[in-house]
Amino acid sequence: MKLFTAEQIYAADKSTIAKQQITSDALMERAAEQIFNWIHSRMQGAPVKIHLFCGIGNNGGDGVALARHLKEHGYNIAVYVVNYSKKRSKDFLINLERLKDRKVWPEFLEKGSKYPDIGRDDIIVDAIFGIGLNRTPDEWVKQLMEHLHVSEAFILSIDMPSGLFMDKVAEDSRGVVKSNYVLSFQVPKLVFFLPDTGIYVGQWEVLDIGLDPEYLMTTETDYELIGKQEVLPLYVPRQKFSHKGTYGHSLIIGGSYGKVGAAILASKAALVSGSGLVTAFVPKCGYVPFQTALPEAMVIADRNEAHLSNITFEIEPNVIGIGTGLGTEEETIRAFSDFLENNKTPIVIDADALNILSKNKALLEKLPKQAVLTPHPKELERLIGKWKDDFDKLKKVKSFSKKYDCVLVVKGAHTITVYDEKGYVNANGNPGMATAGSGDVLTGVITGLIAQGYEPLIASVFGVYLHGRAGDIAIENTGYQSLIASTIIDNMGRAYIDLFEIPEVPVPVEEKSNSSRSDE
Ligand SMILES: NC(=O)C1=CN([C@@H]2O[C@H](COP(=O)(O)OP(=O)(O)OC[C@H]3O[C@@H](n4cnc5c(N)ncnc54)[C@H](O)[C@@H]3O)[C@@H](O)[C@H]2O)[C@@H](O)CC1
Ligand SMILES: [K+]
Repeated sequence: MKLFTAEQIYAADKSTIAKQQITSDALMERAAEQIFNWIHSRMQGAPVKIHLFCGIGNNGGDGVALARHLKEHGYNIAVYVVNYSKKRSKDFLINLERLKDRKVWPEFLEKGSKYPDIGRDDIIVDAIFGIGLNRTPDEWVKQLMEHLHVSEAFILSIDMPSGLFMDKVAEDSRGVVKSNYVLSFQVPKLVFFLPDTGIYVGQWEVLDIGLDPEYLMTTETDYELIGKQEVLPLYVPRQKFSHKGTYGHSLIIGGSYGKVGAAILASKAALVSGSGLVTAFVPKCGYVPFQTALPEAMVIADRNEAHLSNITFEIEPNVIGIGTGLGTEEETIRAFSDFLENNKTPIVIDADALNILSKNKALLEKLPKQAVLTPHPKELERLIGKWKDDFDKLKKVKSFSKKYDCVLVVKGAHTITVYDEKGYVNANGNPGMATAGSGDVLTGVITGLIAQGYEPLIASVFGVYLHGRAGDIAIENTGYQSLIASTIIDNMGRAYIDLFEIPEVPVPVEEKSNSSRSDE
């Protein structure tokens, strides 16, 4: 799913109005009806108090239009206009008049107003600001937001949490609504997925308001959200008349005394992602444990006992995954530099290999084309330097990727893969995956996919998805706390199978009993 900028959403809006020959007011009405239907199907007329806080722009207009629908269906509402500016939008005013026609008189809140009492079991509709926010809200609006939070009532935000910018991080967290649920029009927004701004978004859902499909289809975006729909076309089925050689040979280089497990995890992950053959290159101390833990892998031992000292081998792998458990001994650094000097094979670089690159930036020039780098936040900082906020980080990542022609897999709650000026934001995964060895597994999965012939960028995007999906399936049995990296590997098969599973449509009770009778 594409992640559009505010400017693009406004353009989609315009294009919709022109092509579908509707007014902007009609589009707002569509939006309000969608939200109303969402609320009504869940609340079924329950008499819970709903407080609607509406700004004076189109986000506020959505809120006021929603208030009218709620009123018409007998809901218990209170409407407040957050009067932060005199520049009221046309459609806001149209809807304000319609509301007054229904004898609903909103309370106007301004600087110095007393804020309304809100019970913790009430519901707040947050329609103060949408995608049009262009400066920090006034102090009194921030205080109002704090008042909403203190109430502990459930906050439902329209389009986005008020106070969240589309393209930067708010300076003052008091000026952003912490939303329990966001109903986003047509598309989700990039800020829902970034660590600095995603914290304001509890859950989110997209409501289709019928924006011009042609505009949405043909407009290129800088970011894309990756889910099952996006990865399914990437999948390459296995052929009947194939053999293990068809699916490539991965070489995993890593491990050191006490950290051989990392290389084992990466190798096993490469196997379960489908690599035909996997060889591991480890220090001598890793030889026996490797052969015991993973009989499917072949092992080459370095001459050194505890760490790698000379990375040379006779085999010709299709791809090399390097860095997991590698350590940063002087001898290993030298071996890694020598190896890079001569290597032309596609490569996936993780962990200590990234740390070595950070300390010896000249080595970056030696990387083969489209090398995949998989840093976690600390490794990324060592690689690209400190950043001001998530947007600054993404800018730096893009220019780094361009400079060294590498694919950067920026790991996090929503891992973002960056290449060629574009970011692919992974939608799945869970906090249980923040566990030792999870990154080693990802390295192995991406390596294993490249072995099978996937391009490095595709392998990264697909690999991150499969890894996240395996983690999501795994927690059904383990919960967050008890998920370990090996269990992610164990669920890779189910992640693949799940690609082709169609979500079950709930069968109405009556039909169920009929069908069971006919079975008898
Ligand atoms: N294209 C779409 O998807 C549609 C958008 N609609 C709604 O329209 C919203 C965007 O509306 P607007 O462009 O009117 O913008 P907002 O309603 O987000 O903001 C209102 C206006 O306040 C001003 N403003 C910004 N920051 C301020 C601040 N800190 N203090 C005081 N004033 C400030 C700006 O001039 C802005 O236009 C969307 O988020 C959505 O809710 C819907 O009506 C339906 C269609
Ligand atoms: K809002």
